[in-house]
Amino acid sequence: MKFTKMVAAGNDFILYNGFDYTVNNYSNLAKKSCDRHFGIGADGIMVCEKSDVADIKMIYYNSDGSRGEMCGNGIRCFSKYVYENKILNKKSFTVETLAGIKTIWLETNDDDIVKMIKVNMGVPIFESNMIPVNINSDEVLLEDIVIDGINIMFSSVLVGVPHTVIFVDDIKHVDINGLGEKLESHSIFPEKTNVNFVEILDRNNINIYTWERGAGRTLGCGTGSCASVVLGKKLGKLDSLVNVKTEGGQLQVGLKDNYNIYMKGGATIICTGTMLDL
Ligand SMILES: N[C@H](CCC[C@H](N)C(=O)O)C(=O)O
Repeated sequence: MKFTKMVAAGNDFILYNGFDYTVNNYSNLAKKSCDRHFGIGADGIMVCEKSDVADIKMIYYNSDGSRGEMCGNGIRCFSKYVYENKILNKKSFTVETLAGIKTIWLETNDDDIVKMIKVNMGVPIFESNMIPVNINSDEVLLEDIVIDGINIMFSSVLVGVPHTVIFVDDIKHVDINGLGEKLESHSIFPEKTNVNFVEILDRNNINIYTWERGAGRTLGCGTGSCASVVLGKKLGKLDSLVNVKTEGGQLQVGLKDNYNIYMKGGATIICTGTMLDL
């Protein structure tokens, strides 16, 4: 199977063209191709397929073989991929995901190379039973949880996929892997959760460190960036337009009325090749 490997804000993905191949088992394809020793290596895979309700459908699977309803860095790579491979021939289109239909706008240079991708990510869901989080309050804002004897204050929101955000003063004092792994699978999160540790630099700039549901430690997360800005704004810590610095890059998140989320950033093609022995 021919593949394209891409990266956006440090999140790396393998893209397959579902118009050329029929994928029988996405989960196995994801596990096998994302393996960093016995595969190509990536945080997740995406397959483009025909949609009945939008211009195209995006299927996303995490590196552990679990399905993700949506992927923010992924959908920017996906949009560049379908445009530059001439699968779609327009610069604004809609993408069907398991988390609803997302609208895309592409900015290209004189050579028709996609330089910037803007995505309307839709509105976040704050209700605890919808995220879902097993907790005795309607929303999950600055709640306490004890992990390994340490008291942690967390907030959660659904931005296509469940996200938990922990605002920290200095990431150097945080055990990202240890806490990330324990929080991801904590019984309070019945569908598990992605975990974002966020340093606020000022009202328009944050640093984010990510532990992803289904992929572990990653160098960035698009939906996580959106979740962090949404919760930062809701808690009065951030303005409506924020530059997000991930460990692998950067992107911009803007909120319009009622937390309607717009995400803007780049995406890069690393290589193309052929995956054998599937
Ligand atoms: N890296 C992705 C999130 C993938 C979703 C996945 N980790 C899940 O919750 O299933 C992003 O940029 O938004």
